[in-house]
Amino acid sequence: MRLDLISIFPDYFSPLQLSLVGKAITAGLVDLNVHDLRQWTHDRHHTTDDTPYGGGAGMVMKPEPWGEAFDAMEEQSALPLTVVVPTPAGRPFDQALAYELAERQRLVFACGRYEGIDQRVIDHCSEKYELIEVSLGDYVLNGGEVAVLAIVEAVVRLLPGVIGNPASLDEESHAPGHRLLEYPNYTKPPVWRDRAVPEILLSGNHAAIANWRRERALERTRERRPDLVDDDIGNGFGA
Ligand SMILES: Nc1cc(-c2ccc3ccn(Cc4ccccn4)c3c2)[nH]n1
Repeated sequence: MRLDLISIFPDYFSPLQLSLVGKAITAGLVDLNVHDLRQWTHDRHHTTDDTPYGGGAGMVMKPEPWGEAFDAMEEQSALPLTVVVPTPAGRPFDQALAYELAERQRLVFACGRYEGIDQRVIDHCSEKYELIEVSLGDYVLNGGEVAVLAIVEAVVRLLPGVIGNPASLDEESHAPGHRLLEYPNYTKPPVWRDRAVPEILLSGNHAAIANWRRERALERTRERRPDLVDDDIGNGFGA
């Protein structure tokens, strides 16, 4: 998968060279390209924003640099591209969307700042490419970069060859058809600050352990995310 990240703060994406995503890049599973939007400005101050038509607070990102940036995206690779635009007004990002994006050959992330990107850029790109506006959640960030870090991590970990044991993806919270939250996890030592690991986990009885974990997951989901538990089914499994 090719990733193109366009931003006026390209250094935001340095952390993607670390850990799992960094390993995926090194392994050639991901081709990561970070671009500074200012390379497509032509004035002395590399201006990317201007005042909003109709008045109002804040500034809006000018369309011209973005237009030239997307022209360059097309020139750099013939891969069909999907444009992902983080915005508070977008489709809520969830595991289902992460799986959808993981199917694409190339994702181009357009990171806005200020009050957002001139709407004509979204309209223009929507006519030429698949474009998805995505919200990370019901809160407001100062720009799209933090959202892109989260989306890239969630998507890349789903790519074949990235996670050592792909079967573990099937048991995670929010995996397709698996809507229970994670059960609690424990490791050595068996007692820590007078807190012992639940005896069942040391029993070696795998059926009993699986049942205990399912009960803890259901209990936790009912407490924290009742919206994920189908009362008629009761177990949060199944479509
Ligand atoms: N889930 C999300 C996504 C964002 C987000 C994404 C991109 C941009 C580009 C600019 N801003 C600031 C801003 C503030 C106020 C209204 C509009 N935009 C962004 C915020 N915030 N929360």
